[in-house]
Amino acid sequence: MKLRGLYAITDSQLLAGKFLSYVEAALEGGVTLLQYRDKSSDEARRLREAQALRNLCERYKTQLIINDDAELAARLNVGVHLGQTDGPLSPTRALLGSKAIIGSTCHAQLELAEQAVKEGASYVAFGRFFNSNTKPGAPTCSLDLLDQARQKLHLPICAIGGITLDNAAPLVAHGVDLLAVVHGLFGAESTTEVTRRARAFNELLKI
Ligand SMILES: Cc1ncc(COP(=O)(O)OP(=O)(O)O)c(N)n1
Ligand SMILES: Cc1nc(C(=O)O)sc1CCOP(=O)(O)O
Ligand SMILES: [Mg+2]
Repeated sequence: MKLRGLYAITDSQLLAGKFLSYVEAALEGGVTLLQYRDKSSDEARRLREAQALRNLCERYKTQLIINDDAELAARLNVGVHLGQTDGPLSPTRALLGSKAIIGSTCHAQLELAEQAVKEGASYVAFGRFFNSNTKPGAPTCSLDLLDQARQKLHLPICAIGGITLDNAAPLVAHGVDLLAVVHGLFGAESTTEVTRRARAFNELLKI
């Protein structure tokens, strides 16, 4: 399966009171990967919401990815995204199996990406590229780094951080396969607008 397209990421605050309707609107417009990102420690709610997302993703034939939590991903038989402090990649690959999608945060460091490839990552994520409402303090990354990564790496490259329909085109021109977006997708005023944005992101990637 080719990992290319819109990578929608949920945000519990932004989606409060409209969680499933907004996610479904995005899926309606086309989502290659959907990440469940919830930084709370409310395990019961996290399990409930992740299960609901898995059901939705099954209906829309979208791949669900759990942020941070390999145990929850294993429980639901879905993929996981790991940051540099979220646990080692190799044991997670062993836990989830060879077919699972596992992503790795590499900030602006090619060496981290090369290490992630060695340890079995399915895609590597670089960022942040622009000012981010969701994570303003994340380290920044340049388009030059993307050029180097595209030359050296032979797996899908994901870009994240402040991506909108107005600024995403250069990322695609510099070799990005997956556009990971929170606010630029779910910050919309209506479900109709979420669907329109999802379609437009995919159009940029021409899938
Ligand atoms: C696709 C994607 N890329 C990067 C991140 C950031 O991961 P991390 O550095 O672990 O930070 P948190 O999201 O856990 O706060 C991501 N989640 N998804
Ligand atoms: C979760 C996350 N990680 C980042 C990184 O650079 O590693 S930026 C980010 C936030 C992405 O949300 P938005 O699209 O609203 O900027
Ligand atoms: Mg993390």
